[in-house]
Amino acid sequence: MSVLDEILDGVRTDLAAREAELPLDRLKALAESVPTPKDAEAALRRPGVHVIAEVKRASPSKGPLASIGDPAALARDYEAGGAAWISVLTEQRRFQGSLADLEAVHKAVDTPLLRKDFVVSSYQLWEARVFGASAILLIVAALPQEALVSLVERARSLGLTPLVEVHDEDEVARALDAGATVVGVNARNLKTLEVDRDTFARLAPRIPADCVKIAESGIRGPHDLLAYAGAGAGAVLVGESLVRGRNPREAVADLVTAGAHPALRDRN
Ligand SMILES: O=C(O)c1ccccc1NCC(=O)[C@H](O)[C@H](O)COP(=O)(O)O
Repeated sequence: MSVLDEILDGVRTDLAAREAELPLDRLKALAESVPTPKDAEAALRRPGVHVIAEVKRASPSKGPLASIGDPAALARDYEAGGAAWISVLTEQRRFQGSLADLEAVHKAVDTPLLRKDFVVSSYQLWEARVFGASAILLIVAALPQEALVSLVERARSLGLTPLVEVHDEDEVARALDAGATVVGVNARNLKTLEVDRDTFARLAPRIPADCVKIAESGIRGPHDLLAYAGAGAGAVLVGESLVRGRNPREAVADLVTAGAHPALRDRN
């Protein structure tokens, strides 16, 4: 069984428990009192190459990464550094994330939030809405095509921007068939956990210019952002190097400065 399949098994078990505790109709009722999500896609369509900074406590590839006592304080640092989105991992078993983290970050910042999880059901979209996300990750490798199409549509109908993640040529084709306009190319193979930073340059030409192209995983600093920018990235998604670094606000600011270089701002 691959790592991704193991994660998905746990996600489905935990999801069933949450649905039993809070049925969908009651979750939907909670969404009525929550403000409309921000236009997360528009935030990535401004000139320059943007930074999505991730609240990431642990990962299957590295185990515990950082002791994040106060995710809201970390998010405030990311916002002060100029992050365009903040990604909050909510998967519990392998990433030590939670919806409580998402809620805490939502109360602390105005920046659009990505709920980073393994979404297999529209119930998780409603949760994302209720806990303050404006965008949601949909991983092509984790979803049959019919489910992917339906979750893209359902996310949009809830005002959430779907970030559709791919790792190979077939997945790019599936993402585009599903109507994705924000496409993330993950350098990490979720089945083997290997990181190949050449993946973005290989796949980006297959993604139309009118899509937002996001390079995900393995970004160590501004030099990686600039390399991805040269291959056509409109944003980068960064986790480990920020949570393990000494000063997350400065680390984000350094990336944001690189992404705001006039040569990158003027090309849009
Ligand atoms: O990070 C992992 O080990 C991982 C394993 C299996 C599925 C997903 C995984 N990560 C999710 C991500 O996509 C990353 O958190 C994100 O791109 C940031 O990556 P990094 O900057 O390398 O922490």
